[in-house]
Amino acid sequence: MTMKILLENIRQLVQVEDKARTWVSGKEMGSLRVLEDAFLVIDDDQIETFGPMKDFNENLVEGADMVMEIDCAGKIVMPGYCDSHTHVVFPASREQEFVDRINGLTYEEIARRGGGILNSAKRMEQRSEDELFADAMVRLDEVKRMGTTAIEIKSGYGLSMESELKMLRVIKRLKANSPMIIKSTFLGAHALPVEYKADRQKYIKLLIEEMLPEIDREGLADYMDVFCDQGFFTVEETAQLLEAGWKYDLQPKIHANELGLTGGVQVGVKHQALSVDHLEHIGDDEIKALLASKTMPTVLPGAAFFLGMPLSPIREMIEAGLPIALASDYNPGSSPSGNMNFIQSLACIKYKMTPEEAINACTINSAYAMGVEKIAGTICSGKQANLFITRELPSYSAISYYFGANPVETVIINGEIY
Ligand SMILES: N=CN[C@@H](CCC(=O)O)C(=O)O
Ligand SMILES: [Zn+2]
Repeated sequence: MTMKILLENIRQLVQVEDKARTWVSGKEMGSLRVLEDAFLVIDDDQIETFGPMKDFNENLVEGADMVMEIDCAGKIVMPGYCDSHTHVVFPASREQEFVDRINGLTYEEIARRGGGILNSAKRMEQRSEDELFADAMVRLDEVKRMGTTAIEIKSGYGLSMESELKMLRVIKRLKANSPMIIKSTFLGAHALPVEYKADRQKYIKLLIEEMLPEIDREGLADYMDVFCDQGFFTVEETAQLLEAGWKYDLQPKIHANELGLTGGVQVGVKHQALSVDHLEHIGDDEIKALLASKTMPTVLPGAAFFLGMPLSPIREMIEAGLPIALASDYNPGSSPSGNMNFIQSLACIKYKMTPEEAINACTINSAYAMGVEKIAGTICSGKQANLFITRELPSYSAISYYFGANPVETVIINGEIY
């Protein structure tokens, strides 16, 4: 039986395009194509057509055995968020470190004492694949209810052959069991396990010579990540790892410039990274390198907010002509939230992005940052029917205005209603 879904009387249909674009950058980030009083037709799992209500006629839903009508009067319809940077497979929360930071310790001090990522790695050993899968499914459901329909998930809390593979196999199971678009990233170089302190190359060799071939054999990753930063992996080590990843066709998406001006952006760009993420420390050289690249600068406002870090100079980057993507960085240490509505609020309130820029950064640009811009990230006919309907709101700016709330009422993924 063929079914079409008709969304009618939509107050604002946001982020529409006639032809799929790659990304928006610079001044373009400030404009958003919006149809007022609109309709949208979904045919099976795809967006078929859309337009102003005055142009709607019954022929547009002809040919289907059944048409489901959804009245969207007073509501906003947007493409589902593409959250291009998360760590939603994790073994346990880390609220004790949150309390330690309130009492004066820094994130780096906690990490040096064996907390942070190493703390998660210790707990990862004790969690079974089934438990990790069940917990992550709950988190995916949580973010889906807040409008996320595509998500990138990293390993990186394993740091041993067994645990890294366990995390990646969990992500593979999530791909098979969740309706969301999921991309998987190998982040074995997230932190150096203490037992390799005296011989860093030994760990890097383990990643390159043992883990990568097995990951390739089982088809466990789409991308390759390294935490290239002060106290984590150097630029030289990052280059070595990214080159090794490319041998298995794993394009880099790296953590860079969170803790200092460390050269992470440049090494990412040099190795054709799809995205460089965090970017709390950005200078003229980083901007220049990014301008000459196809790498998406991705900012993670949740982490900067939660850890009280310096804010990325987003305005300066946009004014220089760069695109910006935003992601939640949902993880237990630096950003325990996957609410992309709140990410937009932070972007507007803290970074002075306009709502238009923030929406572009969470949809079309973040779709590019996870390699799904051809099928997601905008309302475009032929793209997957992945979108959400809000409760009644006066305009799309109210999504970031009502900070901390969840304006999403209905989510549609692949033409299925949730
Ligand atoms: N910065 C590196 N990695 C994660 C945090 C990991 C953690 O603290 O558990 C991030 O993106 O913020
Ligand atoms: Zn991260």
